[in-house]
Amino acid sequence: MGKRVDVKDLSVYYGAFLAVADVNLSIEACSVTAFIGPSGTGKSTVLRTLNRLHETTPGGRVEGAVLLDGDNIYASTTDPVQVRRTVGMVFQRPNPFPTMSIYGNVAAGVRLNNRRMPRSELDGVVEESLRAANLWDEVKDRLDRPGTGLSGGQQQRLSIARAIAVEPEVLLMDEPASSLDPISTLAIEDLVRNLKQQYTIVIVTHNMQQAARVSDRTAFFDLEQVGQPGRLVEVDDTEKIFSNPSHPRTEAYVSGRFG
Ligand SMILES: Nc1ncnc2c1ncn2[C@@H]1O[C@H](COP(=O)(O)OP(=O)(O)OP(=O)(O)O)[C@@H](O)[C@H]1O
Repeated sequence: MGKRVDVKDLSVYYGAFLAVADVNLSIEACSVTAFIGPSGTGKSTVLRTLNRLHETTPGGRVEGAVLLDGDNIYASTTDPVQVRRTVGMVFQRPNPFPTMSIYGNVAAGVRLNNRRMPRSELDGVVEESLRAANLWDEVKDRLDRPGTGLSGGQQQRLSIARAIAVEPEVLLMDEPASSLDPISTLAIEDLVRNLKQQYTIVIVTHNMQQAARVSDRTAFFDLEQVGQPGRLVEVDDTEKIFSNPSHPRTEAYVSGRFG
């Protein structure tokens, strides 16, 4: 079941460069939050701090805390590998493992977690994950075919199936539909709306209609000026951000006047 996420006084660095400063943000369990804002304002960087992926970039480090149902994922006792299991991620480009079948791709996450399970149980997990990703009916007769043989939109749903096969509590999505055609994009958006019944979802998107369609809350990131760190300008109900935001910069951005 989805967990709530609280980001407290988070600043994110690449070496000496402060990329994003002082983010405070609360995300309810089983909701969808969209990160929007101009390029280079730190949306992806902040997203990657929510599962400790940022620190895998050389020089990547954070100050502050990220709490999952109250537990700080940056506590010295916390295992980052366990965090990444609990907080799954789907990337901009679909990334099926090239040598693996459709079945193998979904099972890979489970196997990578060293979870040994009988084949019949694994079959069940694969089917359930593909169903949850809205892909089962399209692939059930060719599970042993390569994942790379699917269309882009199907491959992205396969990536989502792989992410949810390990039963994460939070799902991070970094522009998951930006490489897809409009029909596949709508399929992903439908899926996001369904998945929030079970997962807490954070999605970075450049597409404001998409943010408006899928998210409950929207967080707007911006820079005061070039060379300054990115900041979270405001976060609110998506409807309010798009109809009556509090900050003039948000207003200018959502009405298409810059960015
Ligand atoms: N690997 C890296 N090393 C150094 N600086 C980086 C690295 N990745 C990103 N940055 C810098 O961090 C800042 C935030 O980048 P980030 O990619 O998070 O922005 P974004 O809002 O997601 O942008 P976009 O919308 O273009 O994807 C930018 O100044 C960027 O140049």
